[in-house]
Amino acid sequence: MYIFGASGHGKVLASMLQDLGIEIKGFFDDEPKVDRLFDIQVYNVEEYQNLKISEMIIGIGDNADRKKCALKYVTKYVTIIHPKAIVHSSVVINLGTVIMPGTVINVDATIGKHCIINSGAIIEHDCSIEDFVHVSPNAALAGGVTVGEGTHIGIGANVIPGVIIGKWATIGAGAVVTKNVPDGAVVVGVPGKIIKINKF
Ligand SMILES: CC(=O)SCCNC(=O)CCNC(=O)[C@H](O)C(C)(C)COP(=O)(O)OP(=O)(O)OC[C@H]1O[C@@H](n2cnc3c(N)ncnc32)[C@H](O)[C@@H]1OP(=O)(O)O
Repeated sequence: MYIFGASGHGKVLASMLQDLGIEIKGFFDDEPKVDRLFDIQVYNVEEYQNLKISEMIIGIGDNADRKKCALKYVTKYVTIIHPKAIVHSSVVINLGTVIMPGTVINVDATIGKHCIINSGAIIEHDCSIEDFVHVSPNAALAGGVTVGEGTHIGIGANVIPGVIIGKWATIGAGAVVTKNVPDGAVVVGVPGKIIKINKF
């Protein structure tokens, strides 16, 4: 297994893979700052074509950069679910997604490709999470919430039942989202208010 990205999120993925007893053959990075990480080789992306990549996971925390990487490097991506996550058997999780320790994902939720469901996040029943979303640590989505592609839910944010959050939106740390959120909106506070709309 190779990890694309040798900084913060890449390190977290490496520690998860070690917990699962999965061998890490190397890291890739476009600007490697170290030669080795966890005593594992860090390769420059230029070496990508020279190696036989059997399986890979993207260790890039930024949603837009993770999408660019997934589109550029087409290979066999895997899904990682930490054994200390609680995931109902009906939940659909797509390739390239990482489910961190302490998360709870309840019945009939669906999670797209290359998402990060971070430590202690709660995704309640019937939620629909599109590709390249990051749900930060300790954030909670109540039942039937929809989150559009590339959206970042900040640490400790809460979303009430049935809310629809658009694509490439940002929900600030600790916000409480009580209304639908348009594409690209940045929402902060309790109750959540839009402070700007980003182009994407
Ligand atoms: C393992 C991990 O680390 S996972 C990573 C988890 N990361 C996060 O959760 C980060 C979430 N990011 C945030 O909360 C950010 O503050 C953002 C994205 C909401 C806003 O960032 P920016 O666009 O840079 O906005 P900026 O910092 O300029 O703040 C704009 C205003 O919103 C306020 N604001 C910013 N964030 C918040 C927040 N979370 N709650 C309430 N108010 C906020 C600021 O105080 C400022 O108000 P002012 O104009 O009255 O001074």
